[in-house]
Amino acid sequence: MTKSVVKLNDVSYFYDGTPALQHVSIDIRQGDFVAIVGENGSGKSTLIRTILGLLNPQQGSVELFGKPISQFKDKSRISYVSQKAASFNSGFPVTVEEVVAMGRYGRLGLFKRLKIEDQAAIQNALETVNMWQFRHRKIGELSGGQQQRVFIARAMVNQPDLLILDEPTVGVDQKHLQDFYEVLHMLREHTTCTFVLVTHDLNVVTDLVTKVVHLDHGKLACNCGLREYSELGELASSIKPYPVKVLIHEGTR
Ligand SMILES: Nc1ncnc2c1ncn2[C@@H]1O[C@H](COP(=O)(O)OP(=O)(O)OP(=O)(O)O)[C@@H](O)[C@H]1O
Repeated sequence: MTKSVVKLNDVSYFYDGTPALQHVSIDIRQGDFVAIVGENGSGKSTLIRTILGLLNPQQGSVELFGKPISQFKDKSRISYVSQKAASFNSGFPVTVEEVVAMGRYGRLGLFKRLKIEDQAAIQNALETVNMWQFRHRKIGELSGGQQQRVFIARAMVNQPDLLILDEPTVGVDQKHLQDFYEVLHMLREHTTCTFVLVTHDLNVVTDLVTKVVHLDHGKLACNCGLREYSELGELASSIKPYPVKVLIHEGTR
């Protein structure tokens, strides 16, 4: 049995007394690729913020890597890419390489010089997302999809065990969407990371997803494998604004 990475036990979260998560129990295990889906306002971001320890649920408990979240200190094992990452304008005076270097600062202390191993980690992360050749370009001069690749590289530069992506393709045009998901495929191939992805584009990642967590008004409507999920026809097609026809690819795990 693989190790537990994230465990929520009967978690409820309330904003000013209004429930956003209700009795949610999930167990994400090492190597999983979990898609979190649900309509707008169903509690996806609240769930992510709870996993990241940014929200403290009023009910239930959260464990990370087998420890109660209050005792979990090794933050570098978890990386997060938010939906607002790709929002730099062209004047922003920071290069691609510097953006990824920022991912090392937590480990380095802000003004320490990069050592050879830091430079190697930055190169490796940028090569993994096929952006090494853009390292000297200003981040704001890149397309939304390219910027997101750089943010993925920044998230991966410390080789985390858990990568959380909150709707990373918001603002990425259709043309670059497939391109972006190819990066996820590459990461899946070249790392042992566990992935949690909030998405409305389940179709594009069906060959990666091992588990679907579907939230409905803060409640767990489904926590199951993709095949089982695809059989819940009405539930699977109720995702808005992009109705999903779940396709099972050859080789789905
Ligand atoms: N800071 C807040 N204060 C009060 N209510 C909030 C707050 N953040 C979220 N909510 C409410 O909690 C519920 C769940 O919101 P959440 O952002 O988790 O949903 P979501 O599924 O991520 O939505 P979306 O797909 O639109 O991003 C919604 O009803 C939302 O209005």
